[in-house]
Order: sequence, then structure tokens, then C-alpha cells
Amino acid sequence: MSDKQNLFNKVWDLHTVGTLPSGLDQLFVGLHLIHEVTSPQAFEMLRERGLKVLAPERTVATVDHIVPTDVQSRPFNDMLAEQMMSAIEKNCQEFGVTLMDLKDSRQGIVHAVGPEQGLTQPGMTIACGDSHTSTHGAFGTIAFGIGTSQVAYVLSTQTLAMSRPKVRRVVVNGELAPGVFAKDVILYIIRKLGVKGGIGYAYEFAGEVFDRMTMEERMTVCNMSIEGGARCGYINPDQTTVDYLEGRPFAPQGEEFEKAAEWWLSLASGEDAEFDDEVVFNAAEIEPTVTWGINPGQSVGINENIPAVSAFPQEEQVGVQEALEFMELEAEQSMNGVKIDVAFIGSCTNGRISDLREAATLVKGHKVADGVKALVVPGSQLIAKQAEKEGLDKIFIDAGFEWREAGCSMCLAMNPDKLKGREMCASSSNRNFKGRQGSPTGRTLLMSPAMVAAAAIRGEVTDVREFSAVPA
Ligand SMILES: CC(C)[C@H](C(=O)O)[C@@H](O)C(=O)O
Ligand code: SF4
Repeated sequence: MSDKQNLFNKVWDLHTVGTLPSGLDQLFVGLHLIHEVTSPQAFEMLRERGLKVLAPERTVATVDHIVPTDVQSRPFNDMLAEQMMSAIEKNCQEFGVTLMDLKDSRQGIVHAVGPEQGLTQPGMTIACGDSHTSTHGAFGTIAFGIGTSQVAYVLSTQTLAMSRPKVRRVVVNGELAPGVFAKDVILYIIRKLGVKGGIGYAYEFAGEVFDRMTMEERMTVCNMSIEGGARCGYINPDQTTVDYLEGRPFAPQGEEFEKAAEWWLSLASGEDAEFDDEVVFNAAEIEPTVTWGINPGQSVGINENIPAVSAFPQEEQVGVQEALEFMELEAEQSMNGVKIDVAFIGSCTNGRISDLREAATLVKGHKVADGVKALVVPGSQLIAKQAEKEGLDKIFIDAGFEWREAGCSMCLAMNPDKLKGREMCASSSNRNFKGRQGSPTGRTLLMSPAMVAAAAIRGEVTDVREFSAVPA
């Protein structure tokens, strides 16, 4: 491996088993994660062709999207959800794949479970029929979201045919101010580079800000690379990565772990590593950020106003106008003080223990504003258990939040947790597309979990720094 090679190209080369006549590289897939929404048809395709799962030991399934977060008794009220659940149970049993179902204490959102279990490791290739697979890049992993037919392809061949993206290094130097979180950093990057800015690229996030981040913060950033159009995003493995993985169930143990750690660290892009492109930002410019529109790039700092329509490039202006009309917001208004109806803390972006701790710190001793429905949905059962051990559930419940079972929940509302009518939701999730949270006219404001907590208490979008207990 040359010193000039960045981590992405090193890992890509190590996993390339051939080049197809189409020119695509055929990559070996180290880990294939499965969930109930994008796998049923894939298993059907295998059945139709009489194929087996080639490497069941490299395939792990969990259930997350359709999981009800209150009453979980079977059969589910929603027949479609029940069908998906039965299908994944049957498929995993028949094809010999490990399934972390609702009875399994490891169950949770696929992108929470992989890292938590130590399945996600540096230098690996990971595929999953889910766009936010980019989350796993936080470990210096090349992790791709794939479609259902590709799921069938990976199940049967343990490889994936892909064209090699270019690599852009996204550097953020300096120090984040208190009250500014990983979520604000990625929202800022997407706003600056655009939701299509990453097309054709893998993003390497580098610089002081990411170096200092915990693994959970790095996951939040990499999770949303896809929202910036990038094929995937990653952060070089370092001691923080190694420390996080030590002792996790699927991580190597003892001497094997030492050897693995040495190998992981050797993969990081060196000082001389070359990139196809590089952009540099300054952490001091990043404020607590909130979206005002219908894609994750349409955001502003809490103390800025939404720009005038004329400030956008000509070709974007119609879309901006449409977004403002849908959101019932005005150009040049401030987001500070916008009323909310619902507050949602959860998702694979911000449903981890550190997110719940940050939100709970803020919520403690306060009450959810009258008329606001607020819910906390931990990303996995283990996160829920840890939160309960720390008494966070009690803090949320005392404040008037609902404390729910683990799953995707209102991030995409494939379960019963849905917005109603034109409700406005402060959400710690990653997508604010029209109708994303279950009501075609429902509206989503993306922000950090601490900002969601602040909005829940005040009943309106609020600068988290106005609270005395701002988590550092
Ligand atoms: C249901 C699934 C295919 C989808 C995805 O690919 O991301 C979902 O997880 C989402 O966040 O929109
Ligand atoms: S939490 Fe949301 S973004 Fe993440 S996998 Fe589930 S639906 Fe997709």
C-alpha cells in the first residue's frame, strides 16, 4: 500500500476480487446487514433461482423500521408490518442467518446495532439495503447503502459490483462552541456543499473537530454523508476507534484484538495521502443549526435568517419557494421562535446513549410545553437499558416525554408513530422530505437532540444556549 493512498482506496483495493466486463469492480463484502424492509424480495429472488446465502456467518439481521414502539404483541395491528416481520423470521431461519428480533436484547436500528455489537470494524466493507449504511464509515469502514436487487446479489455472492467513487477530504478545523454538536457540523457541511455536492464521491471527514469527536458523534456525521449526496463517508480509525471496539461481543479478543488494532490504525490516510478534492471549513463558523426546508441542505444557524429567495442560484429558486410554501415559512424570517407540535428524539442519526444524555441534561427539571407531543425512542434495546440504568427515562417521563421501545419510529413513520395533518416536528433524525414523518402534509425541522429537547420545553425552536445546562 502506498503512503499516498487514502484509506478509501486502500480498503477498496484490498476488497476488489475482479473487474467485470462492464468496467465495474467486484468488491468482497465483509459484512452484510439486513433489515425487514429491503430483504423479503431479495430472499424471494434467491428462492426463485434456487440459491443459498453464500456466507451466512457474514450476514446479520435485525428488525427496526416497522417495529411498533408501544404495544409490541403479535400479530401486529398493521398487517403489512406483520408480514414483513414474519418474512424476515422465516427467511433468516431457512437461510441460516442470525436474526436479532424483538425478543433479542441486541435488537435495534441496524446502524446502531452493528457498531454496538462490534460487528462494524475498521478496514471492512459493509453493505446494507439501507441508505444510512454510511453511518458505519465512522470506524474507517467502507459502508454502502444498496437496493433490494443488490441485497440479493450480496446474499448469493458476498460481493458487490460498483464503480469506484472519487474521494473528497472534508476538513473541519478549530473548536466547536458549547451547544454545537456533531449534528450541527454535518448539517453545516451539507448546507455548504449541497445535497447533490457529494455525487460521485466518498467523503473523508478529517481535521481537529473529527479527531476530537467520540465514536457516537462520528457516527452522526457519517450517517448523513448520504444526505449530502456522497456514496459513503468515513473517518480514519484512531485510538478512539480502538477503545470503542475493545471488549465488544463481535470484536476480536485478547491478542487477536491487539493485532487487529495495529492493522486498523495502519489503514488511516497518512499525511501524504492524495485526494481528488479537498474542502476546508472552520468550526467557529458553525452554530446550532436547524432546517427550514424540505431537504437536509436547507438549513440556517439559529441566529441567522432564512436567506432571501434571490440569494439562491437561479435554478434553485423555484424549489426554494416551494419548500417555503410547504413549510409555511417566509424567506428572511428567523427560525428562532417557530412553533412546534411534536418533538422526536431518536433515529440512527441521534438515538444513541450520548444523544439521550445530552437531551436529558437539558430536560431535567423542565416540562414539555403545553400542547406539544414529545417522544424519545432509543436506537436499540441496549441503549434503552443503559438509559434506564442511568435514570434518563425517568427524567424524560417526569418532563412529559413518552419513553418508547427501540426502533426507527417517527424518523420515517413506517410504524404507528406518525405526524398528523400539518403538524410541525422538531426532529433529531436525518430527513425532512415532504411527508417523511407519516403525514403527507406534516413538516420536519432537523436539529440536534439537545435542540429538540429545548424546542419541546419552549414549544418553539429555541437556541439551546439559552438553557443554563447546555451540555458541553
Ligand atoms: C426503508 C429504507 C430502505 C430507507 C433507506 O434506505 O434509507 C430508510 O431507512 C430511510 O431512512 O429512508
Ligand atoms: S432511523 Fe430513520 S434513517 Fe435510520 S434506518 Fe431507520 S428510517 Fe432509516
